[in-house]
Amino acid sequence: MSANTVGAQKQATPRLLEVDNLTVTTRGGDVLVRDVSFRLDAGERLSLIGESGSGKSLTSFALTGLLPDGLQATGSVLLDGVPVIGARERDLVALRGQVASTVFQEPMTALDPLMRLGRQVGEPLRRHLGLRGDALRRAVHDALAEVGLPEPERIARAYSWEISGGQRQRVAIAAALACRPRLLIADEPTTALDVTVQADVLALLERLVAERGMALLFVSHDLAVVSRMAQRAIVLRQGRVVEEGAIGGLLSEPRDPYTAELVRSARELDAALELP
Ligand SMILES: Nc1ncnc2c1ncn2[C@@H]1O[C@H](COP(=O)(O)OP(=O)(O)OP(=O)(O)O)[C@@H](O)[C@H]1O
Repeated sequence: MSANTVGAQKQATPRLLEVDNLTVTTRGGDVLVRDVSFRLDAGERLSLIGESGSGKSLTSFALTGLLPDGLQATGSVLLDGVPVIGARERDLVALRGQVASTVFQEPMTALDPLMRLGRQVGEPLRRHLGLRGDALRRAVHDALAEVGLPEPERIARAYSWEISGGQRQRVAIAAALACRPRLLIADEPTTALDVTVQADVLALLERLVAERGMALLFVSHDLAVVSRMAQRAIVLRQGRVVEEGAIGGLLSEPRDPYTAELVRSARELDAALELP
C-alpha cells in the first residue's frame, strides 16, 4: 500500500463528532443556542459547563436529534461522519445506542414505568444486535451486572418504581451502554440523585468510560465534578460559547469573566473543593 493510499484512508475515517455553528431556535424565532462549534475525537472527554439555562441540555439533545418538539436546529452536526440535522428519524435510530448514547439527568424519564427493566435494557440489544432468547437474557444480565447492580435477575424482573433512584440511574446507564456506543453523552447524570449515591454513579461512569475507551461529553454546572470527569471544557453562557480549553487552565486562569465567576462561586460554595 503506498503512502498516498494510507493518507487517503486516514482522511476517510470520519471524526467521532463534529459540530459547526449549531443553532437552536424556537418556532417564534427565539435563539436558545447560537453558533456552537466543537470537535470530539474517539476516547476524548469533553465537558459542557454553564449555569442553568445556558443551553447545555439543548446542545447535547441536538447531537443525536433529540430536541423537544417546537425547537429547530440549524448548522451541522456530524456523528461518525453522518449528518444529524435534517436526518430522517429512521437513520438517527441507527446512530443512537451504537454510535452515541445519552444518559439523562432524571432516570425516571428515561425509563418506562410500565415495562420490566430487563426488557428495557434488552430492547437496544434486540434492535441493534439482533439478540434473542437465551443470548438476549444473558446479555441483559451481563449489562446489569456491569453497572454494579446486585441481583441482576431480580432487577431485570422489576419495574422502575420498585428500585431506588441510584439503581434507576444504573439501569439507564446499562441500557445506554448495552450496544457499546463510542460516545456517551451524560447530561447532568447525578444531579437528581441523593448526594450519597452521586459519587458512586460518577465512579461507575468513570470506570466504564476508561475500560471501554469511550468518548464522553459530560454536561454539568458543577466544576468540581467536571474537573474529575473531563480533560477539556466548553463554557456556555446564554446559548453561546464563551470559552474553551483544558480544564486545568480554565480553573486556574479563566480568560472569560463569566468563567472566572463560575470558578469563584464554585470555590465559595465549597471551600474544600480541590481545584488546582
Ligand atoms: N422546549 C423548549 N421550548 C422553549 N424554550 C426552551 C425549551 N427547552 C429549553 N428552553 C430554554 O432554552 C434555554 C436553554 O435551556 P437548556 O435546558 O439547554 O439549559 P441548561 O443549560 O441545560 O440548563 P439546566 O442546567 O437548568 O438544565 C433556557 O432558557 C430554557 O428555558
